[in-house]
Amino acid sequence: MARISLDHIRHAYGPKGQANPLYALKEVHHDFDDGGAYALLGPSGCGKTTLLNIMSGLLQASDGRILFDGKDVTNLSTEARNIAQVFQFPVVYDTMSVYDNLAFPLRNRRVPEAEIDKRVRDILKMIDLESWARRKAQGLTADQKQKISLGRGLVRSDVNAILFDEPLTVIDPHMKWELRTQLKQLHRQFGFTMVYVTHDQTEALTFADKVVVMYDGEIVQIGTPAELFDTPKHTFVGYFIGSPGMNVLAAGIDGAIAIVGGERVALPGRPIIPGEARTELGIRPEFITLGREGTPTQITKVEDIGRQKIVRANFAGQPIAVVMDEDMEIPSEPKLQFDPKGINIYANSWRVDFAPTGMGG
Ligand SMILES: Nc1ncnc2c1ncn2[C@@H]1O[C@H](COP(=O)(O)OP(=O)(O)OP(=O)(O)O)[C@@H](O)[C@H]1O
Repeated sequence: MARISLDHIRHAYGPKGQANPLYALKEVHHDFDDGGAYALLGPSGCGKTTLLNIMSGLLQASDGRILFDGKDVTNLSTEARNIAQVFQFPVVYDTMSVYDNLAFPLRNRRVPEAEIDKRVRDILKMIDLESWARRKAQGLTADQKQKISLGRGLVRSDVNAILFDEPLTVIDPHMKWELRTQLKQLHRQFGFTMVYVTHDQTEALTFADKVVVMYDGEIVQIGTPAELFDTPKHTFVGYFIGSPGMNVLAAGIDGAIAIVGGERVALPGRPIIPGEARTELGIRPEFITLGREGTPTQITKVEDIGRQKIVRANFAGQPIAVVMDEDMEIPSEPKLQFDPKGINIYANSWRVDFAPTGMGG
């Protein structure tokens, strides 16, 4: 396994040396730790596959270098980088048996047959295809074939990293959960460096120790699921993570007070705003109380989501979502209160810190 360093990587599709290139991947300068389990999360077209293919060597970045354990591999092929990659759709040899498909990467590297047998049997068990081992792959469903692709990605223990590009798209929902859990176990057991591309936040948050959130060709935050939830660095992260996402309200700042429409909201401190900036207040629906105290509101919609309900309302003229327990009553004259510890302030969409207490204000 290896630490993967991306050194000022950028990529624009199209001919090299074009004037004003359009970067599908803006500057990425980051290390992926040896043995880390990462998810690359973001909406369609934000550059996840581009970044993954640059790591594997399927794509040459327009600028920058890539290093494995400090060694420059920028000009090496995927094979020379010693990477296993699992794609969205199955890549299997139809005329080979399931067993031989799994053994293929090991036989290629002349691993002794006894060791191959042990590894292949372990993988067959994991992907639940033991009884299919001797059958040809061509008779299998797309779902089963994808499990073989996944198994082939996992069968070697000597790879520098395993890269997954939305590998569970064709797998049925129940099996998806099971395979994700097994991937996680495997990661704990063998400490592979794993990078997993997905646009599904549940998949990302359950698989990864660290989630890399991408937006419009950029990494906007790298953090644990808790960090992404508590302190989204960019309003996009707040909106993308969580269901419903964070409320983002246009707000003026006056010391330790935010002014939203005509309302004054107490902040946990004095935000440090860099010069002239467009400022916003972010608060997750879980940190808003709807009751008999606070600022009067009008409710526009109530959605039942099982044990909880999502209440759509407005705050000083801006739409807002509140999450309440199913059995909590909505008063006839509803009012909203914000919990200061759940408030983040954004300047030009990026989160700012609060000044340490004692600095005035
Ligand atoms: N071969 C290509 N030639 C030109 N533009 C491309 C090519 N591949 C991707 N792009 C563009 O680069 C941008 C990033 O695409 P990429 O596939 O990396 O995003 P993604 O986040 O993986 O999206 P998805 O989840 O839809 O696969 C998009 O605007 C896409 O249209």
